[in-house]
Amino acid sequence: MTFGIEAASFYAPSLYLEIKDLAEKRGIEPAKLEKGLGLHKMGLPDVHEDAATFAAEALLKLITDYQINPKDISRIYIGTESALDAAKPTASYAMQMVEKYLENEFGERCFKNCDVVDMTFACIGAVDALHNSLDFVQANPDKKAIVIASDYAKYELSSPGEYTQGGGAVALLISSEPNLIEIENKWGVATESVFDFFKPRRQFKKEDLKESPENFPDKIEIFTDEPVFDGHYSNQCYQDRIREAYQHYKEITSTTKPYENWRYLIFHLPYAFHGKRVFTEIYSLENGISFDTLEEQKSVAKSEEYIQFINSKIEKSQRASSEIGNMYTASIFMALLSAFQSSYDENEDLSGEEIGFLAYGSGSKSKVFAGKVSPKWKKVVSKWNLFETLKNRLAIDFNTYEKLHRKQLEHSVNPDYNGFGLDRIELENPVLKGARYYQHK
Ligand SMILES: CC(=O)CC(=O)SCCNC(=O)CCNC(=O)[C@H](O)C(C)(C)COP(=O)(O)OP(=O)(O)OC[C@H]1O[C@@H](n2cnc3c(N)ncnc32)[C@H](O)[C@@H]1OP(=O)(O)O
Repeated sequence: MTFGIEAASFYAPSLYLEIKDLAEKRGIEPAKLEKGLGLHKMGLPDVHEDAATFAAEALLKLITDYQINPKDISRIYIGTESALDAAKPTASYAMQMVEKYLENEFGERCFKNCDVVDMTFACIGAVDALHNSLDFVQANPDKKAIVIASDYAKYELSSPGEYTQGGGAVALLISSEPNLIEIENKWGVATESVFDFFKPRRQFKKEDLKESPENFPDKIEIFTDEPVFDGHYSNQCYQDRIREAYQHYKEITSTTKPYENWRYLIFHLPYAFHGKRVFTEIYSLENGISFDTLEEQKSVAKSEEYIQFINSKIEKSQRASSEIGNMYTASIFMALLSAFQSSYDENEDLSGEEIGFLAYGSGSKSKVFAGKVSPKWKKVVSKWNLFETLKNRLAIDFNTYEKLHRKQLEHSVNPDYNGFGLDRIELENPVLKGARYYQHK
């Protein structure tokens, strides 16, 4: 019996900013962002969108595109680091939105007996949800699980993270009918606790508060959706963890150079070119190339052989990332969709090919695993139209972007949107203060 991904769907935020507009306003050379990091557009949520609406959109699309009966789903596990509440899971909001939408067709509370939960470990939380769900379907081959990766990658204005923002969701149906890709349940794992990127409950001093400090206690704690991070250190942690997890994968699978057998290498992509930049280390170790400095490592990336390797095994997975930006937990799965969609568009046959995954979550952990493409993959991919769909987003100008970022807009940029949206947040009723209410329009 085989297990893996039976079907997949995605949702990209409805707005975007051209990266060259950001570069111009911030005084950054556009070529650095476009040719250095591979960024073209940055996906941004409208006022009514958040990680819960992204997840609901991807979930609904999965159900309708592949004619899934929601009552057949035993689990919905969401990987996210953009939770809207520290107790009530984002999964419960997304599930409720879809339940309401499907009420006419399936009756009230169609997910009544479904186990829903969030999993958080920065960008790797949805890979953890996949790992867990595969174990679940292996133990219960007649059951199906849904994994959703959903996030909004937001950084402080004018910070070095600003040009690596983005967001969106990918939903995966996990079962014993892996019509897209069978996942080999063997996981190389590497973990180390570090502070490369995190979202602490930040402590503020009274004098830091601009408005009415007398109303606040001496110190307050708040959650922030913008991370504390050290970009170059996070790159190093990413490189170290994937090297360690890859080594572990080799040990547990008794393989010597697994990457050579992989048709595609699918990375967590915080920006489009990250995978190809950091893989130079593993590539060099595997091929007996030694380097002592970062400059020497970079020279590996310029070799004819490495460029050919990138063009054949990584480039197609980068294409969607260039158009959307960082999707945190969803980035690795969007890289997979991008590679599949590109091969589909170019009429390539991937049946039976092996695909390798190199996942990373700050804080920090990496998982390396692999899968085999199903002979039925084209039927699954035929529902996506990934690159066409991305063309239908609405472009916004820089001023609108800054206002959205600062939460200064009261109404949606696109008031005629069609989909799930935040309707209101309860502010008065003391026993419901902060409750979020959504609707579909
Ligand atoms: C957050 C997660 O999602 C989890 C993770 O993966 S952690 C690892 C990634 N970390 C992050 O994404 C954190 C947020 N982002 C950041 O901190 C920063 O944006 C970053 C670290 C990702 C990039 O930092 P930066 O200082 O702006 O860029 P830098 O690392 O110098 O790279 C710029 C590239 O553009 C190239 N470049 C510069 N000017 C150029 C030009 N005019 N033409 C062409 N290329 C140019 C540089 O040569 C360099 O490429 P190479 O190193 O391959 O030669």
